[in-house]
Amino acid sequence: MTMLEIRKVSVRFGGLTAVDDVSLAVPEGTIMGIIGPNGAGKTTLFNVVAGILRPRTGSVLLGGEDITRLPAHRRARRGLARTFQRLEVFGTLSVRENLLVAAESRRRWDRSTQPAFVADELCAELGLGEVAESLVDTLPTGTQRLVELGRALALRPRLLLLDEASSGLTELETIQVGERLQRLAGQGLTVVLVEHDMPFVLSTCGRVAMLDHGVLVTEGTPDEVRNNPVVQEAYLGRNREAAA
Ligand SMILES: Nc1ncnc2c1ncn2[C@@H]1O[C@H](COP(=O)(O)OP(=O)(O)OP(=O)(O)O)[C@@H](O)[C@H]1O
Repeated sequence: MTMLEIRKVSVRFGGLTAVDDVSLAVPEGTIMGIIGPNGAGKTTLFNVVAGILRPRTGSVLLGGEDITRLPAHRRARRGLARTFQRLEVFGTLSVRENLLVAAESRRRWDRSTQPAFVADELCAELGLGEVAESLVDTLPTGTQRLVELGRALALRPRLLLLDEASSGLTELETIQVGERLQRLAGQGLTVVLVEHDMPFVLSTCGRVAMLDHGVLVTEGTPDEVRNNPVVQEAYLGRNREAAA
């Protein structure tokens, strides 16, 4: 089943076409990475899916339902959760309290949610048990990222959108986040992530899409994308220039 379908989406800012007629289908249980050089349109496309931006044309379907006109906050109850490039956590609350608050918000539309149970389960699942009672502000960035991930997961989403999930993480933490995402995808969660960290994308994602100047240049398995000459030029070519 296709969990997320982006159909012929275009976004313009004045005279600039930031996203140009992009179509993309993400099957359930897939981790899809969106890559591309600076200004390629990744964040813009992400914001269209998250409900922050209305596309000029095209539509977004979640689990087959058209959500193009739903505001961001109404998408959560349809099963969409997101994280932010800048951490969105409550620093003066404990890890467990952060997860409780998020689970409480799910209770607003799903009365069967048991926040305490959800918080404890996520602490265990994300390896946060030992710091459950610590204030989030006192924890390293990597742990705070896991808390943010936990807050998104507390909504029990079908689709998780991650904006630069590996930003600020050590190499080991990045690997651990990648493994956790793969485990969640194995349980059926669909993930779309926007990332600059190519090794993370290539090792974590089942599918990768590359944008350049708002256009979808290619979409395929990490191997297909890694071997695509356009991708190599965009990344390796520019690195070569930078190194020269
Ligand atoms: N609110 C806005 N108003 C005007 N132009 C915008 C706006 N947001 C983005 N743009 C422009 O749209 C284009 C795509 O930007 P976007 O942020 O989506 O790219 P990106 O691939 O996420 O880049 P980066 O990797 O640098 O985050 C860029 O040329 C950007 O300057």
